[in-house]
Amino acid sequence: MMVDKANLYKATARSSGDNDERALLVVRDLRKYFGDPDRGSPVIAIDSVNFEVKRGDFLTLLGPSGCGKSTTLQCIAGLQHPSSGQIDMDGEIVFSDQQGITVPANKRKLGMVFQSYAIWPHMTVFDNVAFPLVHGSARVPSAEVKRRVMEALELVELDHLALRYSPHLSGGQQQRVALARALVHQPKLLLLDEPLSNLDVQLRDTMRVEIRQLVKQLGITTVFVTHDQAEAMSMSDEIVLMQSGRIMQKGTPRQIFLCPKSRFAADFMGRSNLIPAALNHDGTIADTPFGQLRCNPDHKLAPNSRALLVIRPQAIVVPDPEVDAVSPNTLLGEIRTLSFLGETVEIDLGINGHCLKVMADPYLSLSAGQVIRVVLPPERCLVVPDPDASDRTQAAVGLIGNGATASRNGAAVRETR
Ligand SMILES: Nc1ncnc2c1ncn2[C@@H]1O[C@H](COP(=O)(O)OP(=O)(O)OP(=O)(O)O)[C@@H](O)[C@H]1O
Repeated sequence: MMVDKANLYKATARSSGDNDERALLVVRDLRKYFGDPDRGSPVIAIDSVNFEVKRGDFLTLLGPSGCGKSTTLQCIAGLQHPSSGQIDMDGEIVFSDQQGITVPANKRKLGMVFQSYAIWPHMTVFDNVAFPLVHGSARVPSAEVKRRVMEALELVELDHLALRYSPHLSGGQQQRVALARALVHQPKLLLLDEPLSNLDVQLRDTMRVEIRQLVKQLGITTVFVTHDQAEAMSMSDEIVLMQSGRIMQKGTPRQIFLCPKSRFAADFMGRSNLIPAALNHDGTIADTPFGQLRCNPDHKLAPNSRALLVIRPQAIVVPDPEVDAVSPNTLLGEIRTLSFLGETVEIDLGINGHCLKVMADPYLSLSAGQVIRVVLPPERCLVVPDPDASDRTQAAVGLIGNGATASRNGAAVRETR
């Protein structure tokens, strides 16, 4: 384990700010535009980005390629000059366009690991890790350099390879060198830009756990960038989900996975049934292609509006057929296809000519063609705005209140990923 020496390191790195309740990093209204020579108009890489990271927290910027994650991280690091906004680090403004403040990258007391690791091939492991101390703004005595480099290498369990040249290391070892180099000057903030994406799947899984344990034990506040939702969920205290330069949702992994606030969030974080719906007069019942369904009332959509009901396949309950109890949102459907995946059984359930994706308990005895009951617990039927609502005709989904039932025509039930 990489973490055995962490307490020693933490004791050395501890400072008076450790009990400070304020966020360690505050990003306010951050914008970054790039000139686009082809079009003459600017590329909006990030637009009005706001978030905070509490001391010791692990926050992940998550989103698809091009959504602005790396640009945000580079603005925090001081490697990109934001177009406007403010960044505070440990109570100090490091960037403010209003106040004309830009603290250079090497004065920001942070460590950074890049996707490419960016370690020098002509240097030994020791020299790579020593680089920020030897070439930093403060002069560090050589005995101190040696002590701190070896301490950082012990943290990542590479002290025995200190004299090896970096091309003679495995991918995982190179990644650890980059991590040790980021930690060597005991930063308050660690920035990690897709540091695991060059590793094979198994090593990536191991490193996820080790990195999280290490930074947690060291008490280092961390901002991590990834496009991998599983990575984000397994490592983060908080996730900032981005799309097209904007924040779509912030929250714990549980909040974002279980309570997505948009089709994008539902879609990006995992599989969902996305069911076109028309809300009733108080927003608690939705008319859908599966019939009327009670939904989670905790939404901000107007009564009678069109929406999407989001329900995850694993949120759908397949009750014991022997039990007679009738729950709200009970539907009958025929199993069209069934895949036994070991941990779960994936079912495409045909209902009213539409398909509902269900993940069922693998111990249930189920087979294709069988008609089963499923329950969509109302609190798990989340209501989010339907970005395509204006594209559908009123006839596509019947409206509650006039007694119409949901039309089977046009109202496709979208199941994603
Ligand atoms: N130097 C640049 N000049 C012009 N446009 C840029 C520049 N750097 C980034 N962009 C644009 O800004 C947007 C955000 O890019 P960014 O690299 O931050 O995205 P990302 O979410 O980190 O993507 P990825 O996961 O692919 O690295 C993209 O549209 C990108 O093309």
